[in-house]
Amino acid sequence: MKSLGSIRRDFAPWNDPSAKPYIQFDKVTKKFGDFTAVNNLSLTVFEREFFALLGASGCGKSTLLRMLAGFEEPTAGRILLDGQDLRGIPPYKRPVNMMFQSYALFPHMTVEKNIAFGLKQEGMPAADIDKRVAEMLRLVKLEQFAKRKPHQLSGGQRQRVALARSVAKRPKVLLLDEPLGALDKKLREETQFELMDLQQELGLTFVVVTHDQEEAMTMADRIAIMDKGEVMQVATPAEIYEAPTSRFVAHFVGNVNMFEGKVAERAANTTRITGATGAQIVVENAAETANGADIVFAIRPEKIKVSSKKPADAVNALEGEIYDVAYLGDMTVYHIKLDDGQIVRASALNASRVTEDPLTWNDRAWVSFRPDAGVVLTR
Ligand SMILES: Nc1ncnc2c1ncn2[C@@H]1O[C@H](COP(=O)(O)OP(=O)(O)OP(=O)(O)O)[C@@H](O)[C@H]1O
Repeated sequence: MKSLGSIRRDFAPWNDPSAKPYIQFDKVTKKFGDFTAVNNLSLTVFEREFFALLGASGCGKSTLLRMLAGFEEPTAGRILLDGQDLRGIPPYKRPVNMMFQSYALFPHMTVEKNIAFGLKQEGMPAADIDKRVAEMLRLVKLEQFAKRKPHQLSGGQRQRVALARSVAKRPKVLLLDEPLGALDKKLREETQFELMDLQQELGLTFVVVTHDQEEAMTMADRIAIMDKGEVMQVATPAEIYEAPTSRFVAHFVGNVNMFEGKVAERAANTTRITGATGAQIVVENAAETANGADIVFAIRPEKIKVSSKKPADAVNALEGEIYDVAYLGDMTVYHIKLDDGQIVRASALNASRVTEDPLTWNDRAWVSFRPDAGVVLTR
Protein backbone atom coordinates (compact mmCIF):
# COMPACT_ATOMS: atom_id res chain seq x y z
CA MET A 1 0.00 0.00 0.00
CA LYS A 2 1.22 3.49 -0.66
CA SER A 3 0.62 5.66 2.32
CA LEU A 4 1.08 8.99 0.60
CA GLY A 5 0.77 9.97 -3.03
CA SER A 6 4.24 11.38 -3.12
CA ILE A 7 5.87 8.34 -1.53
CA ARG A 8 5.46 5.80 -4.26
CA ARG A 9 9.19 5.69 -4.66
CA ASP A 10 9.50 3.26 -7.51
CA PHE A 11 6.85 4.94 -9.65
CA ALA A 12 8.05 7.93 -11.68
CA PRO A 13 7.57 7.25 -15.42
CA TRP A 14 7.64 11.00 -16.09
CA ASN A 15 11.38 10.91 -15.30
CA ASP A 16 11.98 8.09 -17.75
CA PRO A 17 12.60 9.40 -21.27
CA SER A 18 11.68 6.02 -22.76
CA ALA A 19 8.31 5.80 -20.97
CA LYS A 20 5.35 6.14 -23.34
CA PRO A 21 2.71 8.67 -22.29
CA TYR A 22 -0.75 7.15 -21.90
CA ILE A 23 -2.95 10.21 -22.11
CA GLN A 24 -1.73 13.14 -24.18
CA PHE A 25 -3.31 16.56 -24.45
CA ASP A 26 -1.53 18.08 -27.41
CA LYS A 27 -1.99 21.87 -27.77
CA VAL A 28 -5.65 21.59 -26.84
CA THR A 29 -7.88 24.67 -26.97
CA LYS A 30 -11.56 24.78 -26.07
CA LYS A 31 -13.65 27.82 -26.79
CA PHE A 32 -17.26 28.44 -25.83
CA GLY A 33 -18.21 31.25 -28.20
CA ASP A 34 -15.63 33.99 -27.60
CA PHE A 35 -14.61 32.56 -24.27
CA THR A 36 -11.46 30.42 -24.10
CA ALA A 37 -11.92 27.82 -21.34
CA VAL A 38 -8.76 25.84 -22.20
CA ASN A 39 -5.87 27.60 -23.91
CA ASN A 40 -3.34 25.70 -26.05
CA LEU A 41 -2.73 23.21 -23.28
CA SER A 42 -0.32 20.28 -23.44
CA LEU A 43 -0.14 17.62 -20.77
CA THR A 44 0.77 13.96 -20.46
CA VAL A 45 -0.43 11.35 -18.00
CA PHE A 46 1.18 7.94 -17.62
CA GLU A 47 -0.41 4.54 -17.26
CA ARG A 48 -1.30 3.72 -13.62
CA GLU A 49 -0.71 7.29 -12.61
CA PHE A 50 -2.91 9.06 -10.07
CA PHE A 51 -3.04 12.48 -11.65
CA ALA A 52 -4.77 15.51 -10.13
CA LEU A 53 -5.97 18.68 -11.83
CA LEU A 54 -5.99 21.41 -9.23
CA GLY A 55 -7.22 24.94 -9.71
CA ALA A 56 -9.72 27.57 -8.70
CA SER A 57 -13.31 27.49 -9.86
CA GLY A 58 -13.63 28.23 -13.56
CA CYS A 59 -10.00 27.49 -14.50
CA GLY A 60 -11.03 24.82 -16.99
CA LYS A 61 -10.43 21.59 -15.04
CA SER A 62 -13.82 20.04 -15.70
CA THR A 63 -13.73 21.06 -19.35
CA LEU A 64 -10.45 19.17 -19.71
CA LEU A 65 -11.96 16.08 -18.13
CA ARG A 66 -15.11 16.30 -20.23
CA MET A 67 -13.05 16.46 -23.41
CA LEU A 68 -11.15 13.34 -22.35
CA ALA A 69 -14.43 11.57 -21.64
CA GLY A 70 -15.84 12.69 -25.00
CA PHE A 71 -18.64 14.96 -23.77
CA GLU A 72 -16.95 17.91 -25.47
CA GLU A 73 -14.67 18.08 -28.51
CA PRO A 74 -11.59 20.36 -28.52
CA THR A 75 -11.83 23.47 -30.68
CA ALA A 76 -8.19 22.85 -31.65
CA GLY A 77 -5.49 20.33 -30.80
CA ARG A 78 -5.59 16.61 -30.18
CA ILE A 79 -6.21 14.24 -27.32
CA LEU A 80 -4.53 10.85 -27.60
CA LEU A 81 -5.12 7.76 -25.50
CA ASP A 82 -2.49 5.04 -25.79
CA GLY A 83 -1.41 6.66 -29.05
CA GLN A 84 -4.91 6.78 -30.55
CA ASP A 85 -6.49 10.12 -31.50
CA LEU A 86 -9.83 10.27 -29.70
CA ARG A 87 -11.46 12.81 -32.00
CA GLY A 88 -14.89 11.67 -33.13
CA ILE A 89 -14.99 8.65 -30.80
CA PRO A 90 -18.22 8.81 -28.75
CA PRO A 91 -17.99 8.62 -24.93
CA TYR A 92 -19.33 5.06 -24.66
CA LYS A 93 -16.66 3.76 -27.03
CA ARG A 94 -13.79 5.30 -25.07
CA PRO A 95 -12.02 3.14 -22.45
CA VAL A 96 -12.74 5.93 -20.03
CA ASN A 97 -15.35 6.22 -17.31
CA MET A 98 -16.34 9.35 -15.48
CA MET A 99 -17.56 9.59 -11.91
CA PHE A 100 -19.39 12.79 -11.19
CA GLN A 101 -19.62 14.79 -8.01
CA SER A 102 -23.34 14.10 -7.75
CA TYR A 103 -22.97 10.34 -8.00
CA ALA A 104 -26.54 9.52 -8.88
CA LEU A 105 -27.30 5.99 -7.71
CA PHE A 106 -30.59 4.38 -8.67
CA PRO A 107 -32.65 4.85 -5.50
CA HIS A 108 -34.96 1.87 -6.05
CA MET A 109 -32.12 -0.59 -6.63
CA THR A 110 -30.03 -2.39 -4.03
CA VAL A 111 -26.32 -1.79 -3.79
CA GLU A 112 -25.50 -4.94 -5.76
CA LYS A 113 -28.03 -4.12 -8.48
CA ASN A 114 -26.58 -0.63 -8.77
CA ILE A 115 -23.12 -2.08 -9.28
CA ALA A 116 -24.40 -4.72 -11.72
CA PHE A 117 -26.37 -2.26 -13.84
CA GLY A 118 -23.69 -1.29 -16.36
CA LEU A 119 -22.46 -4.86 -16.69
CA LYS A 120 -25.96 -6.10 -17.51
CA GLN A 121 -26.34 -3.41 -20.15
CA GLU A 122 -23.09 -4.57 -21.66
CA GLY A 123 -24.51 -8.09 -21.93
CA MET A 124 -22.10 -9.76 -19.53
CA PRO A 125 -23.23 -13.33 -18.62
CA ALA A 126 -25.07 -13.47 -15.27
CA ALA A 127 -22.50 -15.71 -13.56
CA ASP A 128 -19.70 -13.31 -14.49
CA ILE A 129 -21.74 -10.38 -13.25
CA ASP A 130 -22.21 -12.04 -9.86
CA LYS A 131 -18.51 -12.67 -9.59
CA ARG A 132 -17.59 -9.13 -10.59
CA VAL A 133 -20.12 -7.57 -8.22
CA ALA A 134 -18.80 -9.68 -5.33
CA GLU A 135 -15.28 -8.58 -6.16
CA MET A 136 -16.32 -4.93 -6.26
CA LEU A 137 -18.18 -5.19 -2.95
CA ARG A 138 -15.08 -6.64 -1.37
CA LEU A 139 -12.88 -3.91 -2.84
CA VAL A 140 -14.99 -1.11 -1.41
CA LYS A 141 -15.67 -3.07 1.81
CA LEU A 142 -19.43 -3.11 1.46
CA GLU A 143 -20.09 -6.85 1.40
CA GLN A 144 -22.59 -6.68 4.24
CA PHE A 145 -24.51 -3.85 2.58
CA ALA A 146 -25.20 -5.63 -0.71
CA LYS A 147 -28.96 -5.85 -0.17
CA ARG A 148 -29.45 -2.30 1.09
CA LYS A 149 -30.84 0.57 -0.92
CA PRO A 150 -28.95 3.87 -1.26
CA HIS A 151 -31.13 5.70 1.30
CA GLN A 152 -30.12 3.11 3.92
CA LEU A 153 -26.45 4.04 3.55
CA SER A 154 -24.28 6.87 4.84
CA GLY A 155 -22.84 9.45 2.46
CA GLY A 156 -19.46 7.77 2.51
CA GLN A 157 -20.95 4.35 1.80
CA ARG A 158 -22.99 5.74 -1.10
CA GLN A 159 -19.82 7.27 -2.45
CA ARG A 160 -18.13 3.87 -2.33
CA VAL A 161 -21.04 2.26 -4.18
CA ALA A 162 -20.68 4.89 -6.88
CA LEU A 163 -16.98 4.13 -7.08
CA ALA A 164 -17.60 0.41 -7.33
CA ARG A 165 -20.10 1.06 -10.09
CA SER A 166 -17.61 3.24 -12.00
CA VAL A 167 -14.83 0.67 -11.89
CA ALA A 168 -16.98 -2.46 -12.32
CA LYS A 169 -16.67 -2.25 -16.10
CA ARG A 170 -12.88 -2.07 -15.74
CA PRO A 171 -12.30 1.15 -17.61
CA LYS A 172 -8.63 1.82 -18.29
CA VAL A 173 -9.02 5.38 -17.13
CA LEU A 174 -11.29 6.64 -14.40
CA LEU A 175 -12.08 10.34 -14.36
CA LEU A 176 -13.25 11.71 -11.06
CA ASP A 177 -14.78 15.17 -10.83
CA GLU A 178 -14.62 16.33 -7.19
CA PRO A 179 -15.27 12.74 -6.09
CA LEU A 180 -15.22 13.46 -2.38
CA GLY A 181 -16.88 16.86 -2.47
CA ALA A 182 -20.03 15.69 -0.72
CA LEU A 183 -18.26 14.11 2.25
CA ASP A 184 -17.38 15.76 5.54
CA LYS A 185 -13.72 16.34 6.38
CA LYS A 186 -13.01 13.21 8.41
CA LEU A 187 -14.78 10.88 6.02
CA ARG A 188 -13.10 12.59 3.09
CA GLU A 189 -9.68 11.89 4.56
CA GLU A 190 -10.49 8.22 5.14
CA THR A 191 -11.92 7.87 1.68
CA GLN A 192 -8.85 9.46 0.09
CA PHE A 193 -6.76 6.55 1.32
CA GLU A 194 -9.35 4.02 0.19
CA LEU A 195 -9.39 5.58 -3.24
CA MET A 196 -5.60 5.32 -3.45
CA ASP A 197 -5.67 1.66 -2.40
CA LEU A 198 -8.36 0.90 -4.94
CA GLN A 199 -6.44 2.55 -7.74
CA GLN A 200 -3.30 0.62 -6.78
CA GLU A 201 -5.08 -2.68 -6.49
CA LEU A 202 -6.84 -2.39 -9.85
CA GLY A 203 -3.87 -0.83 -11.64
CA LEU A 204 -6.03 1.91 -13.14
CA THR A 205 -5.11 5.36 -14.34
CA PHE A 206 -6.96 8.03 -12.36
CA VAL A 207 -7.44 11.64 -13.35
CA VAL A 208 -9.11 13.54 -10.57
CA VAL A 209 -10.36 17.12 -10.60
CA THR A 210 -10.33 18.94 -7.31
CA HIS A 211 -10.07 22.44 -5.91
CA ASP A 212 -8.91 21.03 -2.55
CA GLN A 213 -5.13 21.28 -2.38
CA GLU A 214 -4.78 18.93 0.56
CA GLU A 215 -6.73 16.30 -1.29
CA ALA A 216 -4.53 16.62 -4.36
CA MET A 217 -1.36 16.57 -2.24
CA THR A 218 -2.48 13.45 -0.38
CA MET A 219 -3.62 11.36 -3.30
CA ALA A 220 -1.79 12.30 -6.45
CA ASP A 221 1.44 11.07 -7.95
CA ARG A 222 1.57 14.35 -9.86
CA ILE A 223 -0.49 17.50 -9.80
CA ALA A 224 -1.19 19.98 -12.59
CA ILE A 225 -1.89 23.44 -11.22
CA MET A 226 -4.22 25.28 -13.58
CA ASP A 227 -5.11 28.91 -13.99
CA LYS A 228 -7.34 30.49 -16.65
CA GLY A 229 -7.26 27.53 -18.99
CA GLU A 230 -3.50 27.03 -18.76
CA VAL A 231 -1.21 24.71 -16.85
CA MET A 232 1.09 26.64 -14.53
CA GLN A 233 3.16 23.68 -13.31
CA VAL A 234 3.06 19.89 -13.40
CA ALA A 235 5.03 18.14 -10.68
CA THR A 236 4.90 15.78 -7.72
CA PRO A 237 3.23 17.14 -4.59
CA ALA A 238 6.62 17.60 -2.91
CA GLU A 239 8.03 19.54 -5.87
CA ILE A 240 4.95 21.71 -6.11
CA TYR A 241 5.31 22.58 -2.44
CA GLU A 242 9.10 22.87 -2.15
CA ALA A 243 10.00 24.09 -5.62
CA PRO A 244 7.16 26.12 -7.12
CA THR A 245 8.25 27.84 -10.31
CA SER A 246 5.98 30.86 -10.09
CA ARG A 247 4.38 33.16 -7.56
CA PHE A 248 1.01 31.84 -8.60
CA VAL A 249 1.86 28.23 -7.70
CA ALA A 250 3.70 29.23 -4.51
CA HIS A 251 0.61 31.12 -3.35
CA PHE A 252 -1.87 28.55 -4.53
CA VAL A 253 -0.51 25.64 -2.49
CA GLY A 254 0.08 26.18 1.21
CA ASN A 255 1.19 29.35 2.94
CA VAL A 256 4.18 31.31 1.78
CA ASN A 257 6.15 34.46 2.59
CA MET A 258 7.40 36.56 -0.29
CA PHE A 259 10.48 38.76 0.09
CA GLU A 260 10.47 41.12 -2.87
CA GLY A 261 13.63 42.88 -3.90
CA LYS A 262 16.30 43.58 -6.45
CA VAL A 263 19.47 41.62 -7.05
CA ALA A 264 22.25 43.60 -5.36
CA GLU A 265 25.19 41.26 -5.71
CA ARG A 266 25.86 37.75 -6.96
CA ALA A 267 28.52 35.57 -5.32
CA ALA A 268 29.55 32.01 -6.22
CA ASN A 269 26.53 30.31 -4.68
CA THR A 270 24.42 33.08 -3.25
CA THR A 271 22.66 36.25 -4.28
CA ARG A 272 22.17 39.28 -2.07
CA ILE A 273 18.75 40.88 -2.43
CA THR A 274 17.87 44.39 -1.32
CA GLY A 275 14.24 44.98 -0.41
CA ALA A 276 12.33 48.20 -1.05
CA THR A 277 13.20 49.52 2.43
CA GLY A 278 16.85 48.60 2.21
CA ALA A 279 16.74 45.39 4.24
CA GLN A 280 19.01 42.76 2.76
CA ILE A 281 18.78 39.03 2.60
CA VAL A 282 21.03 36.38 1.11
CA VAL A 283 19.49 33.57 -0.90
CA GLU A 284 20.65 30.67 -3.01
CA ASN A 285 21.47 31.57 -6.57
CA ALA A 286 18.79 31.46 -9.20
CA ALA A 287 19.53 31.16 -12.88
CA GLU A 288 19.47 34.26 -15.05
CA THR A 289 19.29 36.97 -12.45
CA ALA A 290 21.29 40.02 -13.44
CA ASN A 291 22.16 42.81 -11.04
CA GLY A 292 19.20 45.11 -10.54
CA ALA A 293 16.67 42.50 -11.67
CA ASP A 294 13.40 42.22 -9.70
CA ILE A 295 13.14 38.90 -7.92
CA VAL A 296 11.25 37.39 -5.07
CA PHE A 297 12.33 34.90 -2.45
CA ALA A 298 9.45 32.60 -1.51
CA ILE A 299 9.77 30.76 1.77
CA ARG A 300 7.31 28.55 3.66
CA PRO A 301 6.42 29.45 7.26
CA GLU A 302 7.86 26.27 8.77
CA LYS A 303 11.29 27.11 7.34
CA ILE A 304 11.46 30.34 9.31
CA LYS A 305 12.71 30.29 12.89
CA VAL A 306 11.40 32.76 15.44
CA SER A 307 13.47 33.60 18.49
CA SER A 308 13.73 36.26 21.17
CA LYS A 309 17.45 36.72 20.59
CA LYS A 310 19.33 37.13 17.36
CA PRO A 311 20.75 33.70 16.44
CA ALA A 312 24.53 34.00 16.38
CA ASP A 313 25.09 31.92 13.26
CA ALA A 314 22.16 32.97 11.07
CA VAL A 315 22.94 34.28 7.58
CA ASN A 316 19.55 35.94 7.45
CA ALA A 317 18.10 37.50 10.59
CA LEU A 318 15.47 40.23 10.53
CA GLU A 319 14.09 42.00 13.56
CA GLY A 320 10.51 42.84 14.33
CA GLU A 321 7.67 42.45 16.77
CA ILE A 322 5.23 39.63 17.43
CA TYR A 323 1.99 40.77 15.90
CA ASP A 324 -0.15 37.71 16.31
CA VAL A 325 0.15 34.25 17.83
CA ALA A 326 -2.15 31.35 17.07
CA TYR A 327 -1.76 28.19 19.11
CA LEU A 328 -3.09 25.30 17.01
CA GLY A 329 -2.15 22.41 19.28
CA ASP A 330 0.33 20.62 17.05
CA MET A 331 1.98 23.86 16.10
CA THR A 332 2.04 27.56 16.82
CA VAL A 333 1.76 30.15 14.08
CA TYR A 334 3.41 33.53 14.58
CA HIS A 335 2.85 36.69 12.60
CA ILE A 336 5.83 38.95 13.00
CA LYS A 337 5.78 42.56 11.87
CA LEU A 338 9.31 43.33 10.67
CA ASP A 339 10.75 46.76 11.29
CA ASP A 340 10.32 47.56 7.60
CA GLY A 341 6.59 46.83 7.89
CA GLN A 342 6.42 43.43 6.17
CA ILE A 343 4.44 40.79 8.01
CA VAL A 344 6.09 37.38 8.12
CA ARG A 345 4.32 34.15 8.92
CA ALA A 346 6.36 31.53 10.76
CA SER A 347 5.22 28.25 12.23
CA ALA A 348 6.85 26.17 14.92
CA LEU A 349 6.08 22.56 15.66
CA ASN A 350 5.12 22.00 19.30
CA ALA A 351 7.29 18.93 19.63
CA SER A 352 7.41 19.16 23.40
CA ARG A 353 4.74 20.29 25.83
CA VAL A 354 6.80 23.14 27.18
CA THR A 355 8.05 25.91 24.92
CA GLU A 356 11.68 26.83 25.59
CA ASP A 357 11.53 30.32 24.16
CA PRO A 358 7.99 31.55 24.81
CA LEU A 359 7.01 34.54 22.70
CA THR A 360 3.85 36.51 22.88
CA TRP A 361 2.10 39.60 21.53
CA ASN A 362 4.27 42.71 21.21
CA ASP A 363 7.51 40.92 22.14
CA ARG A 364 10.55 41.90 20.12
CA ALA A 365 11.61 38.92 18.02
CA TRP A 366 13.98 37.76 15.31
CA VAL A 367 13.10 35.73 12.27
CA SER A 368 15.91 33.78 10.67
CA PHE A 369 16.30 31.42 7.77
CA ARG A 370 18.89 29.79 5.57
CA PRO A 371 19.69 30.93 2.02
CA ASP A 372 18.44 27.58 0.67
CA ALA A 373 15.24 27.45 2.75
CA GLY A 374 13.13 28.94 -0.01
CA VAL A 375 13.09 29.43 -3.76
CA VAL A 376 13.93 32.42 -5.90
CA LEU A 377 11.19 33.25 -8.38
CA THR A 378 11.37 35.55 -11.34
CA ARG A 379 7.80 35.25 -12.57
N1 LIG B 1 -20.95 24.81 -22.08
C1 LIG B 1 -20.35 25.96 -21.74
N2 LIG B 1 -20.68 27.12 -22.34
C2 LIG B 1 -20.06 28.27 -22.02
N3 LIG B 1 -19.08 28.39 -21.10
C3 LIG B 1 -18.70 27.27 -20.47
C4 LIG B 1 -19.32 26.01 -20.74
N4 LIG B 1 -18.73 25.07 -19.95
C5 LIG B 1 -17.82 25.74 -19.22
N5 LIG B 1 -17.79 27.04 -19.52
C6 LIG B 1 -16.91 28.06 -18.92
O1 LIG B 1 -15.57 27.63 -19.06
C7 LIG B 1 -14.83 27.93 -17.88
C8 LIG B 1 -14.20 26.69 -17.32
O2 LIG B 1 -15.22 25.84 -16.81
P1 LIG B 1 -14.91 24.51 -16.04
O3 LIG B 1 -16.19 23.86 -15.66
O4 LIG B 1 -13.97 23.70 -16.84
O5 LIG B 1 -14.19 25.05 -14.76
P2 LIG B 1 -13.67 24.28 -13.48
O6 LIG B 1 -12.26 24.64 -13.35
O7 LIG B 1 -14.02 22.86 -13.54
O8 LIG B 1 -14.49 24.99 -12.34
P3 LIG B 1 -15.35 24.37 -11.11
O9 LIG B 1 -14.35 23.96 -10.10
O10 LIG B 1 -16.16 25.55 -10.68
O11 LIG B 1 -16.15 23.25 -11.67
C9 LIG B 1 -15.82 28.61 -16.91
O12 LIG B 1 -15.61 30.00 -16.98
C10 LIG B 1 -17.16 28.21 -17.45
O13 LIG B 1 -18.12 29.24 -17.19
